[in-house]
Amino acid sequence: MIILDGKATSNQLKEEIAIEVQELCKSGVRAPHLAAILVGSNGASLTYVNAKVKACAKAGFESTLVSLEETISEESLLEEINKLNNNAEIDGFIVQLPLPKHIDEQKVLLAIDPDKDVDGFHPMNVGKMTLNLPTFLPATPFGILELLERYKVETSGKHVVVIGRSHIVGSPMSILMSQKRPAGNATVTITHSRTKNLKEITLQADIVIAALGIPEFLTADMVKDNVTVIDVGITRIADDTKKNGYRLAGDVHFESVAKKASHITPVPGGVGPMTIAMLLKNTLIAAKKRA
Ligand SMILES: Nc1nc(=O)c2c([nH]1)NC[C@@H]1CN(c3ccc(C(=O)N[C@@H](CCC(=O)O)C(=O)O)cc3)C=[N+]21
Repeated sequence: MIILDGKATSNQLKEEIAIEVQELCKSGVRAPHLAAILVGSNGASLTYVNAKVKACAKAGFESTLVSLEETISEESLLEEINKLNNNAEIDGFIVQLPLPKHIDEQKVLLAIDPDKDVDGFHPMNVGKMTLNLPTFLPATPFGILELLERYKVETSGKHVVVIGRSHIVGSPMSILMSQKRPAGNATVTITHSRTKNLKEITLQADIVIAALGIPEFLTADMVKDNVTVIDVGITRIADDTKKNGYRLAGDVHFESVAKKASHITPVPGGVGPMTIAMLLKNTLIAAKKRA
């Protein structure tokens, strides 16, 4: 069984990106600059945004964190987005999701300049992705493709079963892996909360991508021998024995599934760090395009 080490792979990626940044700077182009808008600071989102800021420093990027009150109006948030759209210093930015309930996510995503949308969430970029045109690929699916490629996991002609249909992971993942591309050319089945006989389907999978957000949902009895398992889930579970008061659980029951798998991603240290590295990669692409 091979563990797909997202931590090590993302560090390698960041080093590769840092070298490109040095070369850009030598040729007189300023360092890429990523901004993140955080509305409120509930639980995990602050951790993730801070991880992004730290990763920027590591790769030689500039970063800006725009921290806004939980109670900010939709109108004021749209103004902040417009400022970043018009700020020539900023190559790309993200609006950390989820947003408070009083804010319309679709309106917010539509307001982002597609050329600065390094999350790839703007409908224009989703459309381009769907047509396999050059664009910013959403960071989590992009990171999974990169992991599969770097570990030489065969995907062509394989049966991929995606569990979950979110706009951020499940849906783009299933589209990308069915396309003619590296880590693509797969036969993809997308499943979700209304799927009947899920286990019958996952038992046929060569590759399972668990992205439904239910801790330890995928168990050993649901997969065949030598399956490749990608665990996108990351749920905080209260744990008094930990100094921060919680542990992280994926959507996969790692201990049992790992015994059957040929390849598997851990949580933490799997898909999460890859997401951040690919966000940097998208920002580098944006910076190069601007320069
Ligand atoms: N606009 C937007 N873009 C995002 O890319 C985005 C978002 N909103 N909202 C939330 C999700 C989640 N996400 C993660 C990033 C890094 C880790 C990560 O580094 N995880 C570490 C552990 C971190 C910890 O200790 O909690 C790991 O898996 O090893 C996890 C999750 C990005 N997201």
